Amino acid sequence: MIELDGVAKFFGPMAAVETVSLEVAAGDFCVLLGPSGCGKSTVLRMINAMIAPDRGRIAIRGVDIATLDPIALRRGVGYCIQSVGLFPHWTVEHNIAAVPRLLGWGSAKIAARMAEVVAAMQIDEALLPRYPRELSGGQQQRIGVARALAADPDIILMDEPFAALDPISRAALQDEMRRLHEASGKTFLFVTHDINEALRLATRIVVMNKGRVAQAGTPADILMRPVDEFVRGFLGRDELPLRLLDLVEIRDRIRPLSHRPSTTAIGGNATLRAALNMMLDHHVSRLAVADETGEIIGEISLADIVAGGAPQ
Ligand SMILES: Nc1ncnc2c1ncn2[C@@H]1O[C@H](COP(=O)(O)OP(=O)(O)OP(=O)(O)O)[C@@H](O)[C@H]1O
Repeated sequence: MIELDGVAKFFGPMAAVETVSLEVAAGDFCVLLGPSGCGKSTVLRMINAMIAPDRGRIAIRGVDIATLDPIALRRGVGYCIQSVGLFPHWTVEHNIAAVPRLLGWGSAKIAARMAEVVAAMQIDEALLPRYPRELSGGQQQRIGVARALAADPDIILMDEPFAALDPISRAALQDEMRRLHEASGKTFLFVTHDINEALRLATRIVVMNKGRVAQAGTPADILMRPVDEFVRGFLGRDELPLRLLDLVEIRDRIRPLSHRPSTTAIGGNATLRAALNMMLDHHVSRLAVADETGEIIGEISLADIVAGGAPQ
């Protein structure tokens, strides 16, 4: 869906991006992860044709973007950044509808799409007639994401969109993004320097260092087989085993109930890390596992977690 082949970008003599090649498949949630200044935003801005690469080729849906009209390209790609960039003199509703209006959609189509996006992003309708300055930072972020989604693009680029949020709003928006990705099958390319955010969202992670790709793969690949000291260090060397537990749901490790079922239960869709935490809290080494209706469907033991922590 998105391909970069030997892409480089220099600002003066300094390479912000040096020979980056990567491929984002349709339907991926690809996260560009790396420390500040490693070139993540520059990659995203080049894909959105806001700046041109000095070397290499970028293709979207197989078409070299150098051959496309940048404005037409940007209208087909949702883009959302940390500082949001809502138009201050437009109402929330007008902001969300900006791209559909530019595309010349009729008012009935815009209204129908508005209702969908507002519902998907769980935006309170009372906010629609307000102006951006009348919203909290978290509300503005939701509107920024809604605006990026409004024209129903099949590619969505997001540059640290939740960086300025408190942890609770941030987690809520991450959940929203996951749901949206799973429900829509759209292709996401998301920039962050937060490893937990990357693990929560990504189907594929590209770790960058100093303008280059240090490693690309699934979250499990990268956690289990970091290619070098930089990647291992960036992922948090000491926390690697616990991060692996975050990737596996209890239902993947469930076993039939034993003769002495535990009275403490946890949902099957919780992670192995959550199971471990609950065992430590309750001073038990086994938990009953419940399905969505609360019915007990099996159990999990501490040994199951320790022995089989890594995803298969
Ligand atoms: N317009 C510009 N002019 C000059 N230098 C720039 C410009 N844009 C980026 N750079 C430099 O290029 C390098 C990469 O910047 P970039 O914003 O892509 O990094 P990043 O990984 O997204 O960082 P952060 O996480 O801090 O946003 C940095 O050293 C930055 O200072």
